[in-house]
Amino acid sequence: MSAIIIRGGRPLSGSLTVQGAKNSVLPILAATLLSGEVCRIRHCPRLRDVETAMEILRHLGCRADWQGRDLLVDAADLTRWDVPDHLMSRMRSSVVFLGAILARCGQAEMTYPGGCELGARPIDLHLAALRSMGAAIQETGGRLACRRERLTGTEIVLSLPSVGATENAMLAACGAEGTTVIANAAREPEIVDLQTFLQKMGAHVQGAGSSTVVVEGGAPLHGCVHTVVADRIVAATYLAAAAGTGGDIRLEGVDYRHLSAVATMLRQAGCRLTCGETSIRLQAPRRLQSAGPIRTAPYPGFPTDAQAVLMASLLRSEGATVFVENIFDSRYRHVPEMVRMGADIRLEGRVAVVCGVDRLHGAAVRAKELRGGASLVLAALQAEGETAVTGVEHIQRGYEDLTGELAQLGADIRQEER
Ligand SMILES: CC(=O)N[C@H]1[C@@H](OP(=O)(O)OP(=O)(O)OC[C@H]2O[C@@H](n3ccc(=O)[nH]c3=O)[C@H](O)[C@@H]2O)O[C@H](CO)[C@@H](O)[C@@H]1O
Ligand SMILES: C=C(OP(=O)(O)O)C(=O)O
Repeated sequence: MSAIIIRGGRPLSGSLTVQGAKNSVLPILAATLLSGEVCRIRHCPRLRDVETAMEILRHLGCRADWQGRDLLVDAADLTRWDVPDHLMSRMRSSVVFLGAILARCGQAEMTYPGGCELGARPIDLHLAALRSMGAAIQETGGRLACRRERLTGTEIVLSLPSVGATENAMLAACGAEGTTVIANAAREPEIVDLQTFLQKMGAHVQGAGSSTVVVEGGAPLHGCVHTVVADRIVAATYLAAAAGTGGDIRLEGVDYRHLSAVATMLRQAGCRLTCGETSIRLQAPRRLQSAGPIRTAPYPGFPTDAQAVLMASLLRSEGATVFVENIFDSRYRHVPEMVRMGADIRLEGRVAVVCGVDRLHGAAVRAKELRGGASLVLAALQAEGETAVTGVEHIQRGYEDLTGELAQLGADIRQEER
């Protein structure tokens, strides 16, 4: 079993280049199935979820190989259209292979996806979108069997702007005849990155970043070279880490516009942020003040994926900060662990109130999901004494090297096998 061991109390300082975005690269890897040629994915983060996506691609008959920091995918010879259960259950993004496999093969078989346990995570909108394009989908005993006579472009109105459903609809629509209009589409930067990738393959896709995405299906798709956008949630994690420790750090390779909602809260908490074209510097006071309320919302609102790390940064602030989690039913699983470290957090349904304390202390705590896990590491950076965070495999789903990069910023942190 791995554990991250942290001795808190050091303000972070220095600079880092931010890894490529997990939530961009995973749908992009699914999209490589749409062409029979080689795609080169640059700035591809080396993550557990990326390894899972590579296993899915190989299972389907593709070649997927690292070449330094690049990932090369050759989807010329697909031999299968199913995804085995053990790969589906490892991550949420396995479900975006559905639209891509269906578009390429005309059929697909898989089980329901896994991913972070954040409460119910239905895929009804994904399935409704594909059905409205003509896919026949049978659901039996947790297994999905999909066929299409022919996918046909149509108008899809999402009842909420689901990131995954938007991606699945975009991928399937590339293989459909005619025009698909996705209304109330998610507007996240990762949707824009997927559109850019599809355009480079020759697809006719427009509108990503707005609420309406339009895909003219049927264009012949070819290989391409694409650099994955920087991970705004990883960037938010390091900004929050520096904020909570009274640090001064600079992040390179990020687009500050993707971090506006997070930056607003950090400024309210007393941090100074200086944004360049592709960099952000954060200078934190010795002690933060309260901010918010912090209400999670679809982009460009405050990201649910940054809720836990911002909470960690405010545990020792002056005053109280209210968090309202509006996206997922169960995204406060880090709270009891933070309380073990001396945090004062009152929880009532979707609302968490963080009352700043003077000090936190080290404890043995367990990561139960990805961002909550990272938030425990951030709390530990501010705690007196030693903290051991287990459940490291959750953190590794989304952070290439959280321990190494925090050490690079001056933290007393190491990973141990126990
Ligand atoms: C791999 C990936 O990109 N993951 C991100 C993606 O997850 P994911 O794509 O799963 O998130 P969605 O945007 O789909 O989910 C948002 C909300 O819609 C609900 N919903 C979604 C689909 C559906 O068919 N029916 C339904 O009811 C969900 O339960 C949730 O309450 O966006 C989330 C919200 O920004 C982020 O936290 C995740 O990090
Ligand atoms: C919730 C997340 O991931 P996933 O949707 O892959 O579970 C996340 O990236 O914070």
